[in-house]
Amino acid sequence: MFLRAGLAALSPLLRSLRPSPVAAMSTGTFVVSQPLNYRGGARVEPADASGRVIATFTCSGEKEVNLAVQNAKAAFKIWSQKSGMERCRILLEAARIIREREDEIATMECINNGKSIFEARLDIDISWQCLEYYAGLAASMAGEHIQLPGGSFGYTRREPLGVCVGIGAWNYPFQIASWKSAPALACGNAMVFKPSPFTPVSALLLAEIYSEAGVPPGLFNVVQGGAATGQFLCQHPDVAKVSFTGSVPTGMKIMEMSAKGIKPVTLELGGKSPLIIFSDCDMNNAVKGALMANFLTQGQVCCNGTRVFVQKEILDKFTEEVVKQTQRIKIGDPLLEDTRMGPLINRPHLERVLGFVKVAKEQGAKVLCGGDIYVPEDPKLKDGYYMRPCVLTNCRDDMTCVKEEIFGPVMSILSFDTEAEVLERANDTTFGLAAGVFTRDIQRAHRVVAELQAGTCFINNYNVSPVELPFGGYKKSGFGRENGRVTIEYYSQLKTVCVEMGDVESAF
Ligand SMILES: NC(=O)C1=CN([C@@H]2O[C@H](COP(=O)(O)OP(=O)(O)OC[C@H]3O[C@@H](n4cnc5c(N)ncnc54)[C@H](O)[C@@H]3O)[C@@H](O)[C@H]2O)C=CC1
Ligand SMILES: NCCCC(=O)O
Repeated sequence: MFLRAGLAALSPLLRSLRPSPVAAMSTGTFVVSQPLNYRGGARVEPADASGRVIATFTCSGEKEVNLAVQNAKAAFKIWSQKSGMERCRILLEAARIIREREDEIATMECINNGKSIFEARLDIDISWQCLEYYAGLAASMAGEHIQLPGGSFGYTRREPLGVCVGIGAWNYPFQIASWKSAPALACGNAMVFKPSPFTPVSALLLAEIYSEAGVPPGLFNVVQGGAATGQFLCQHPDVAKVSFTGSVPTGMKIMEMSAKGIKPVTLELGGKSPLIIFSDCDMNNAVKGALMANFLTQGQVCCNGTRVFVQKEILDKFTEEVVKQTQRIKIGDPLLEDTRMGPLINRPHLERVLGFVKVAKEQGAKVLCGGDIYVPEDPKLKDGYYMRPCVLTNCRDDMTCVKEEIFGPVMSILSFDTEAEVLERANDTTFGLAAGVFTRDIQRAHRVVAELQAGTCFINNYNVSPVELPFGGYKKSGFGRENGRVTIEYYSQLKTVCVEMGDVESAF
């Protein structure tokens, strides 16, 4: 059934997966015959159900969530006592295994999500790099020593939080699980992770890899399910922190639930980011940057620069080149090496994205290319959720396609005259995840990014994700950060110890 090139070499784990609906998106399939929850260091069937069965797995109910948290608590006791160096070695081993099994994991991710195998490999690279990076930081988590009068002193200890919950979106399933678990585990926490029900399988591989690398059973658990399962996790009294990636409305609910338990949250939410192309840019790079900013993972990327502001003098030339290169993007079976755009995540989402294109046209935008359904030649893919990447011009700031997050391969081109004007328009949004600027004028580049209201800014590139750099949003795009040294602060707490070396001077 799944004897495509590349799939024959899969591990027994991957071969053990039963066909799931995602098979419609690529020519690959997997067979799910083993449970998709991971608790206490092993695959398990959920102890109960939340009442809704999606495809071939059961959504975990309250009992299952309780068991996962219980397992995580037990593992936390062991893991939090380990030294940073001990945690470092285990995380490095996990990173090594991911690297060794990159092709197998990428293939699974490609079938899981529909992104091209080319991109899936990049995701897996970023994932093992994330584990390596936090392995390196695990041993240097430290506090401060503060001298006080009379020989007394104080010191701070950076301590783990306990059981952390990770809730993921479907666009970067393995990478999101890695970005959340690597810093959490490096700091000495345990984690219960819930993947999106649309992409349930690859987080399991991460769980098994952590076990193989030597984490205590129960340190990283996976519970499958949708909103109900996520709510049980957020409301659980023994959960110390929630890190969420997903939409703004769900982020608001997560924050409300966490507020009731006074739990810190990290929210990585949506965006409608501006990409500003000045007339003095390197045109080649700016065009490549615009494609990177819009068409990775079929445009389903939170930080995409979908509002492309182009300075008037170069508008025609830039647009012509962008359209030419967009039309060359190879769409089709994501498992093929030369494919660069696979299907969208599911039919309702495809219809939603096409709906945005329709409204854009009604509101006066001009479709320069794409924006319609694509039917691949391979008959096995004729029911896939493919569309042609779309470039829109004649856009105005008040159009729906320019204001709302589409989360699909739709680029809106807008023109501008001056720096002051474009800055005002770029910041005129409730989102603030990312922004980009292309210019050869280095002073202008820094001046502009200093004014942009966005958590992640790119100068002369877009959508690169070095794990050393913090990633996260301003405004309604969320708060807290993933990656970079600072994320240690979001997965740990500071204890202050005050040491008296003299006698107590009592007020009484
Ligand atoms: N900033 C970022 O890093 C990213 C943001 N996104 C945003 O997410 C959206 C698409 O992702 P979706 O998976 O559709 O988002 P979503 O918000 O519907 O779901 C995300 C996760 O939350 C869970 N969930 C849903 N309702 C919940 C509830 N009431 N309590 C607890 N958990 C709940 C889902 O099962 C899933 O695992 C995009 O529109 C984009 O705005 C997506 C990826 C990355
Ligand atoms: N590689 C960037 C991932 C951003 C996102 O989660 O959408």
